[in-house]
Amino acid sequence: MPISPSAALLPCAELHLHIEGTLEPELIFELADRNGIDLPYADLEELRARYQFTDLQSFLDLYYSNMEVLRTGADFAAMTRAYLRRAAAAGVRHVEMMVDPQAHLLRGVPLEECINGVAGVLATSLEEFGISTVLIAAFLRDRPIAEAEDVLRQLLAMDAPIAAIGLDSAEVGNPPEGFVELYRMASAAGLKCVAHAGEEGPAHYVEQALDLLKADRIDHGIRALDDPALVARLVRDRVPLTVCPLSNVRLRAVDTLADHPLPQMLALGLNVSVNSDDPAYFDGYVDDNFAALQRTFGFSPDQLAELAVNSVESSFASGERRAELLELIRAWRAAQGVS
Ligand code: HPA
Ligand SMILES: [Zn+2]
Repeated sequence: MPISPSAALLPCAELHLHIEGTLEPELIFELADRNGIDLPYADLEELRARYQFTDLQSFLDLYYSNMEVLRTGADFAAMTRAYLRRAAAAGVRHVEMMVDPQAHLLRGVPLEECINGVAGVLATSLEEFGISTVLIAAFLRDRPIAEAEDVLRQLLAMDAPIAAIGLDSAEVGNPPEGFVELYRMASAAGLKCVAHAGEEGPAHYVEQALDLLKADRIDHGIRALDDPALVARLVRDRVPLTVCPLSNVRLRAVDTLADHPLPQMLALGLNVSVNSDDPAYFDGYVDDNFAALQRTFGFSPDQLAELAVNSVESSFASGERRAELLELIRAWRAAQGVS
């Protein structure tokens, strides 16, 4: 059944989004120019030619290299505004955005430039773009554990407007178990906890993130399918898994979208949502992810709405905002002719 054009505007929450992964090539050149930075690429075409990835690390190398152009609060603000404009056109009505403050601090960019640059734009995003927001400070699992703890202390001391912490970067060989104290500190400070687990790493990293870090949500989690007992637990506890289909294809966690386990995950009763991860690098914002899923699997409007409802119910939005978002999805379903 062909999907109607309005399906592209399925209202949803985006729960797995790295703001630095929204840095489009054009903006990379603009910010490099503004900051007098010599890029190792002659032009856009040469940069775009680098967007061929073999695994997570091959992407991370380019991601960290490109973020060199972010120097001032104004740069972070420009990136955030560009994402929100595009996300609004994709149907996103609530976003829980990760930022990597540790990566910027390591480059000599003060935490204030990064955090205030992003948060200054988020403060008015509901009025400006119709998108409510939550900011998540993510920590780099392939850096020393004490460094992450020090950055969290600094964020807490400056009363940074973050609602949660996350764990990202190179997963294999960097299990959640090292970060127990970081998560304990965050939880004691009243922050929510999410963690990447089971993107490239094994199912037991997902278990560790739940048991040791007390994660409220798992970013990716697709490798959990290797362990039926873990799947049963995730279903029973309705643990949210923020799945990123186009990211998984581009980073070769799956061979092709047709091989992606999302339909199986839905059939198993897992609480999955659809997210873009690093949309500037993976050819797709949330609407592109939904459209690709619809094309590949022929998802019905009912299934698409279920994914959107999961995203809202798995969010850290207030009860009032969730009710508004669920009402938008209900109206979308009605417009699709689904009761
Ligand atoms: O897709 C990702 N995975 C892990 N770490 C990341 N940091 C930015 N994007 C990613
Ligand atoms: Zn991610």
